[in-house]
Amino acid sequence: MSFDEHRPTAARLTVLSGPSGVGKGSVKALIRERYPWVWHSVSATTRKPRPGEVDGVHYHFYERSQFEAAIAGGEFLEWANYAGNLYGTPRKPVEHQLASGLPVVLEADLQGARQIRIAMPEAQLVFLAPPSWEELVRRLTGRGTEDRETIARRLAAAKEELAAEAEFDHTIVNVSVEQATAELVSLLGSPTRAPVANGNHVG
Ligand SMILES: Nc1nc2c(ncn2[C@@H]2O[C@H](COP(=O)(O)OP(=O)(O)O)[C@@H](O)[C@H]2O)c(=O)[nH]1
Ligand SMILES: Nc1ncnc2c1ncn2[C@@H]1O[C@H](COP(=O)(O)OP(=O)(O)O)[C@@H](O)[C@H]1O
Repeated sequence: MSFDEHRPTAARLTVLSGPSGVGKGSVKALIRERYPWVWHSVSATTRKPRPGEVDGVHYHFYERSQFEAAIAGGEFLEWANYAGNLYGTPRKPVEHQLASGLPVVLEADLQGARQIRIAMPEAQLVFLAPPSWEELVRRLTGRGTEDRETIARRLAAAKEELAAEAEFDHTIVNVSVEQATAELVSLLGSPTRAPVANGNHVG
């Protein structure tokens, strides 16, 4: 038998990346609603909450000093400075969930995805791509959560992210949230124990 035949059909740890405004949050929200057995890491950030974002659900919103203390304490699996704010994945909950056998999804920007690739080579990296550049600009602008300067910084980062798509194991084009979600779920590993409602189920 070849090595490939022994490989699991899907990785248990999935990193979801993609430019600002592509639809990562929308896809994660639909997964939470439809597939409660999928566990999402809740990142920490120094960015201010958007209307409707709930501390502990969408992000852990940290003061900068708190975030820096967490870096110093080795609390993050990875962290990065994205467009002037810090973002990081708390290490302990991810390790705990992986040990418990449920598929884990964590979101990270390109820098974070690269760090995970090195720290956890068994992880699969998934890139969520827009149908076109124009549509990405439309989505990011249409969301109405950032001012013009912030949008410009995010679009500059998006150019770099789109150029790095080949570093990822899979690309999903987010034409519709339903289709992109179904494609992402098909890449996640099956739970190795009975599914239970998870702690970050919303709604
Ligand atoms: N490295 C890293 N990046 C993250 C993490 N959580 C979110 N991000 C990324 O930070 C960037 C900005 O996120 P956010 O401010 O929520 O904006 P959005 O992508 O437009 O919704 C995006 O590329 C996210 O994927 C994390 O834990 N680590
Ligand atoms: N497939 C899609 N078609 C049309 N609009 C979308 C789609 N996916 C997301 N959107 C919209 O685009 C905007 C950005 O989506 P969001 O999930 O916040 O992106 P991200 O988390 O990647 O920044 C939101 O207004 C969202 O409703």
